[in-house]
Amino acid sequence: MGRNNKRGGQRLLKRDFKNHREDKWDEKHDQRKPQGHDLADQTNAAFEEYYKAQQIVPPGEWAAFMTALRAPLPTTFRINGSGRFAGDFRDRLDKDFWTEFHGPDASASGEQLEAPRPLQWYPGKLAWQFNFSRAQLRKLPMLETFHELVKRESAVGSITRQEAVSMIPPLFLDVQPHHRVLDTCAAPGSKTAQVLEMLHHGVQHPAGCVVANDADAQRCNLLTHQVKRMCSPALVVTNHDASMFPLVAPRGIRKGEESKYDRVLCDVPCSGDGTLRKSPDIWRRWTPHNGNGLHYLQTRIALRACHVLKVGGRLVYSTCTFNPVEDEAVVAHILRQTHGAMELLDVSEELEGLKRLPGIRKWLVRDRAMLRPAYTQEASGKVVPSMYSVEGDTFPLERCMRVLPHHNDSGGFFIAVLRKLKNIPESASTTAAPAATAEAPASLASNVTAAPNSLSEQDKGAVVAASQQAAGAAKASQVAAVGTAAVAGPGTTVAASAPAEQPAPSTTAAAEASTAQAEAPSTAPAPANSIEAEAGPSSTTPASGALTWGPRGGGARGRDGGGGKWRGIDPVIPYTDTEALSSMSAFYGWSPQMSINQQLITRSSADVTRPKRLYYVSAGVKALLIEDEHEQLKVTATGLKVFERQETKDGRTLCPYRISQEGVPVVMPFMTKQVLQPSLEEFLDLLTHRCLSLPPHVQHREATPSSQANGHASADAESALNGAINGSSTAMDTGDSPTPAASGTVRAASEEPGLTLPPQKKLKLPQIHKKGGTADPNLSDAEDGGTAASKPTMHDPETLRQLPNIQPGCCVLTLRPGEEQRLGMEPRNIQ
Ligand SMILES: C[S@@+](CC[C@H](N)C(=O)[O-])C[C@H]1O[C@@H](n2cnc3c(N)ncnc32)[C@H](O)[C@@H]1O
Repeated sequence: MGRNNKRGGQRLLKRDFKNHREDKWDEKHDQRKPQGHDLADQTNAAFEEYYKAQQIVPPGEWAAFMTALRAPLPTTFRINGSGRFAGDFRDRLDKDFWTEFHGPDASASGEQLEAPRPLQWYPGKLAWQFNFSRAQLRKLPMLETFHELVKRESAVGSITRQEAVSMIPPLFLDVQPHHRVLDTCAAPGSKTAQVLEMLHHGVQHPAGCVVANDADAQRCNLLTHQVKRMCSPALVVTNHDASMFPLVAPRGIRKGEESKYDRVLCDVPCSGDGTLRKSPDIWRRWTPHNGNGLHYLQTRIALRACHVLKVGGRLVYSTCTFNPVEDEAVVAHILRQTHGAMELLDVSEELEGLKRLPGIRKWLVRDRAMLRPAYTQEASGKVVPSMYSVEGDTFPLERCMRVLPHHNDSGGFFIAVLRKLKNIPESASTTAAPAATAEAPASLASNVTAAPNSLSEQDKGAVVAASQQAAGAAKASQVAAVGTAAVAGPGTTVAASAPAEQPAPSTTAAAEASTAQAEAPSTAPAPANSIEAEAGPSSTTPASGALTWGPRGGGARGRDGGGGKWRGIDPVIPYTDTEALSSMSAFYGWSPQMSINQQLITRSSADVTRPKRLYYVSAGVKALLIEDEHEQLKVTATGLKVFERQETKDGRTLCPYRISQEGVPVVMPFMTKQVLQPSLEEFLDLLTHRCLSLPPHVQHREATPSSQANGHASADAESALNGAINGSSTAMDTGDSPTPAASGTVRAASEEPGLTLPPQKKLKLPQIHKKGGTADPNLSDAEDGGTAASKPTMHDPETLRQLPNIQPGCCVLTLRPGEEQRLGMEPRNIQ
């Protein structure tokens, strides 16, 4: 990921995120405890009146619905399906913990314990739920072990805490590795992470990419931080108002022929009453006008999403509210406005086991005076015709889905899955705005400013962006109102101010080809583990390889010091220092023609010649950036950090860049040199002690000064161990220093590991690791009283045979074939 930029004064630091991580396993944020609210607060007469009238709850279920809304939400998490140990972890939960929860310890506790259970509808038993109170977690050692395990696995990215219902929309998106996916309202990013996992499923280097967008710049940073654990080079984070999300096109491409997205997730800002179990403060501030105030923004975002979707592509529209004005009304509006170009899909057979209700065809809208079934001239206040159900509409809105809290013991959610059948007629986005629209922005603004301090993080983000939107929309509606003196009747819809999609005559026929054809990937999925085979995404533009891969955005090209549109945004600058690249190619033994040389970027205009960090972008991301010749996209983050600059005081080094830990999986397949396979014991020794001595005859090789920077000395040893073992490999500094204390050593350079050991194997590590002393791995040599010389020495004959081939500077340490099984891991060749 690119660094956050200090310019613009919006830079967020890691510590700022500490208390806002959605997936942080922190008892202080235990969902079971409604924070600052007692149960008496969990009432709202207007809420009950409104939803009883809407009849969204089946007869006889109202009490169960309300009881569930007032009950704490069970904790749910998702196992990273593209992670190496997904199966191990799932099996441990399924077998070991199940047995423990039904064993003598559990019975002896005298507690009624429900074992963690998989969510029935989530494929592959990869999502789980448990429901223990904090008191139980503290009291029962068995639960403490379980809790520690999930905390640890969460910290290293093997699992992600996510509300069960929030996992649903990405599942309906049906993402394939070659897809170009847009997540229009992505922060804080739990669904983006899920979509990225799907993109990487079974493929190390997917040909597609995920563009995660949010209108709120700070929330873009939060998203970047959250999704960083995924270590994906296929992510681009952008900062746009989704209702005006730009399409990219190289010069010479006509409007309507721009590159579009195979999949679009439209998880719009909403009034959020589906999250009442998690955010009980919503009870206090709920009014029907919250939903009314957001409807206009939602329709604009959804319509733009339809425009940027490819013909044949899938769009998922979702909210966490029960409110039909934000749900069915928006879906009906986009079906109406797109004139048959969008089809609402029947997905009732998908996700077996998920209890859901069909969408409704008739609903009521609350204006200032009363609830009304249809728009009339008398409708007072901040309402627009598109909020209402329309007599005579035949849209199959029952294909939408509403998830109620008592049906799956979850939060509430609304999901609609749509497919684009053909290009959207130009007239679709030029429909006149009804006069009533002029009031909508005001409603938004009042809604936005109503109770900012009581909003959850998610709501705040929605509100901030809605506020920005309101300001913009106010202007737009004033303009619209000038030309629309006549009051619009039912069925007239709010115009999307997003740029119109203008199909070019020459391409219309092709674009309107059968859905099946359009859905077929225009680029075959890349075979797993094959970077060279990695093709660009399913782009519709001319061969993007012919276009320029040049600097873009931010402070690049001396643009007002990064001000204006680029304020706070780092540039994306392809790294093309041929001298440095050829010395890296020679050092690590890869061919200069390899794609890695052509997919590196920096994010700093200040230090283009010798950047501190180099980031790798996937072919799909590169293709997107190249196609964006007009630099429409405001890219706040992209790329996976793979190299860090290293140098000695005297400037002599064989290789200017060492490999970062998260870069190992990307770089290693290219390497024919600087890979060391020590014995398992040495591997573990090194990760434990950070620094091993080399035998005297190796030390006395001709000394070449190299990196002394062990920038990762503070990394937690256990994490280092987990991270390294996970990929069976880790990056190391191979110091051959002029200073005696550090000479003849290799140092582990692990940091922020992506994943972890299979859980049950991890517990056995201390037995495998027989060697080494009692040194505290968290202390530096000086602190723990030792020196490199007091560390264990590499002695295995096979290691010693390999060592002379390792140059000072940096190498990748990897397990020997067969050693993985000693750790109980499935063998995997990451090359
Ligand atoms: C419901 S949250 C999205 C949650 C997210 N999809 C996830 O799963 O983590 C809505 C998001 O929309 C953003 N937002 C609000 N207005 C927007 C707009 N006009 N364009 C893009 N994003 C917007 C908010 O900042 C907020 O982060």
